[in-house]
Amino acid sequence: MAIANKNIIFVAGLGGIGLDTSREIVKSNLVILDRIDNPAAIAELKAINPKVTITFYPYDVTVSVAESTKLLKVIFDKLKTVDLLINGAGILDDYQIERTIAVNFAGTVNTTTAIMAFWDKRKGGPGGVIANICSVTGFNAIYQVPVYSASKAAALSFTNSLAKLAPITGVTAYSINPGITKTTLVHKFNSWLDVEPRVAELLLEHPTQTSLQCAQNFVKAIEANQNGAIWKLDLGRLEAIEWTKHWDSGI
Ligand SMILES: NC(=O)c1ccc[n+]([C@@H]2O[C@H](COP(=O)([O-])OP(=O)(O)OC[C@H]3O[C@@H](n4cnc5c(N)ncnc54)[C@H](O)[C@@H]3O)[C@@H](O)[C@H]2O)c1
Ligand SMILES: CCCCCCO
Repeated sequence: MAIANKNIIFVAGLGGIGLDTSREIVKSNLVILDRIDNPAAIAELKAINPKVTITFYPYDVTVSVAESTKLLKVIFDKLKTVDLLINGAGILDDYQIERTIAVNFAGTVNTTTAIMAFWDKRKGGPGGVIANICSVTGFNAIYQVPVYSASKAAALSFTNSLAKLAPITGVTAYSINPGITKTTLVHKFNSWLDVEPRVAELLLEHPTQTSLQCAQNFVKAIEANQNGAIWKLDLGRLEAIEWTKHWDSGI
């Protein structure tokens, strides 16, 4: 998918990875949905490319599907078509068990479910593309944050299923799985039941990548537009992961 001249909804487009990625894709019209407003960031994006429209709506991914659908109707009424939905919301705090699952997993599922009403080809929709920001911890956990890691594994599994369902729905999907990327999310966070109070410090002793490196590889994944791709964006590199099949439902 060429980045230019598209309509992109970016949930969490103002976060660390989100804003650097928004800066890279602002050749398209962006509708940024985020829990926190950042007028300066929106102004900066508009200044990068005055030819596109940048719109912000406050949005908490933990609202109901009905609420999400209402917001999407406003957006589709205005844009008429949407080419790409990026689901990027995430929190990292294994003290907040329910909220972690609600934001990182249910939030991705519900936002995806809501947009299907506008895209599902079985209802005469045009289809669409979904990029879900999961994580390398969805492959193999940072086991000191088992709730976060499991929420990302769940989001990854959901995304893999979406891709398999594309022939039925007309909606393709792929996952964006960053490695440790220097953003505010990773500076300090709580491990589950305090099993490792120094988890962030220990992790950050190992090589990491910048959010710009992550964003630049995110763009390459969007351009590749490969249904079912499991993209690893780690240490400044982009790699398509081959998922190991251990069982097949047969259907
Ligand atoms: N930084 C890393 O090392 C890393 C690695 C792999 C995956 N990720 C994932 O990348 C995404 C972005 O993380 P980041 O590192 O930029 O952190 P960040 O904290 O800078 O960004 C998180 C984003 O999610 C948004 N968000 C949080 N709760 C929300 C809610 N309830 N509703 C709507 N938006 C909400 C925040 O407003 C922010 O825009 C997250 O999903 C994170 O899990 C990050
Ligand atoms: C430093 C720990 C970062 C964990 C986020 C991986 O998704």
